[in-house]
Amino acid sequence: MFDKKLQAKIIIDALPYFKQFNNQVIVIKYGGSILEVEDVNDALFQDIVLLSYLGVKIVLIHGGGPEISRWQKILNIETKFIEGLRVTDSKTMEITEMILSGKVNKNIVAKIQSYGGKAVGICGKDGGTIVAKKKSEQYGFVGEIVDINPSLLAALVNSNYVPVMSPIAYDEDGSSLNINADFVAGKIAISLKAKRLLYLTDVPGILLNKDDPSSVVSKIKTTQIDSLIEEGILSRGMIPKTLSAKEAIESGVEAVHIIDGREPHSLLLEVLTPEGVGTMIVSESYDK
Ligand SMILES: Nc1ncnc2c1ncn2[C@@H]1O[C@H](COP(=O)(O)OP(=O)(O)O)[C@@H](O)[C@H]1O
Ligand SMILES: CC(=O)N[C@@H](CCC(=O)OP(=O)(O)O)C(=O)O
Repeated sequence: MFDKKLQAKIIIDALPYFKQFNNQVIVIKYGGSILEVEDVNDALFQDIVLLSYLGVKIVLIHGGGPEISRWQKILNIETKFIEGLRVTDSKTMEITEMILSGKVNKNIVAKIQSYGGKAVGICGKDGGTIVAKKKSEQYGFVGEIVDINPSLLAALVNSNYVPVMSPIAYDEDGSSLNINADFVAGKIAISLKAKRLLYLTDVPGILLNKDDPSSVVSKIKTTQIDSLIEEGILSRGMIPKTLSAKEAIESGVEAVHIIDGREPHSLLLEVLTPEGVGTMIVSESYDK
């Protein structure tokens, strides 16, 4: 854990580097895998408040997959995934919406506000932010993003609020849809022309060997992602993150970071230091 003096020194040393983020949008995807890490989350929310005070426009997209699975178990509903997406029947959709847009979303809003920030909890339905359709019948109520309308998010960040968004949308019939939060974060980053997209998860970054945390790669290019997936180095939850990262960078986001949300102040270190702490994904031509 950092002491306050060290934290202040890091911030002062980093200010020239940090200036590039002033008034820019940073989209943070907060993974369900780190929802229960109490002490660390406190540091994370302090960092979010600090960055928003410093003039960074933070948008937080959250998941909550493990909490949905926990409730499926309590209610005797089978947990089934196809290619990393939760098969969502009507009962599962009902609890998914209650958990993500209710419990998880409002807890995050309260945390940010308890550290002096201003947050607003919404889901993809609000302001028509996510336009979605059903992916296909075999997935049930799983949504595919058709379009993003960023006007509500833009209005919130421009009024110095931190929007906190759950990945729930609806289709043209008004049925609720469950969307993987990694995909939502990528599309939102593109629509807001975010400078950076950060995935906070339960590993130190992209690992070459999943059993060895020291095998973290500090920088990879978007052109390497497809072969890393084909070779099986990137699997399960890392696939939607890296595919969304690739799409975001190809659509103008400068860089995407995958960092350890369990490490105190990993967010601040990633934004304040050129060397960063996790994996930075950049385009082939990126040379900073
Ligand atoms: N090459 C890799 N490096 C690191 N993690 C990987 C890799 N391939 C697959 N993973 C898995 O991705 C997981 C993170 O994704 P996920 O479980 O969806 O978390 P979150 O809820 O934070 O989105 C890790 O816990 C790890 O099991
Ligand atoms: C369709 C689909 O799979 N939706 C996800 C939504 C939550 C999510 O993305 O949570 P994580 O960030 O914890 O993975 C789910 O039901 O688990």
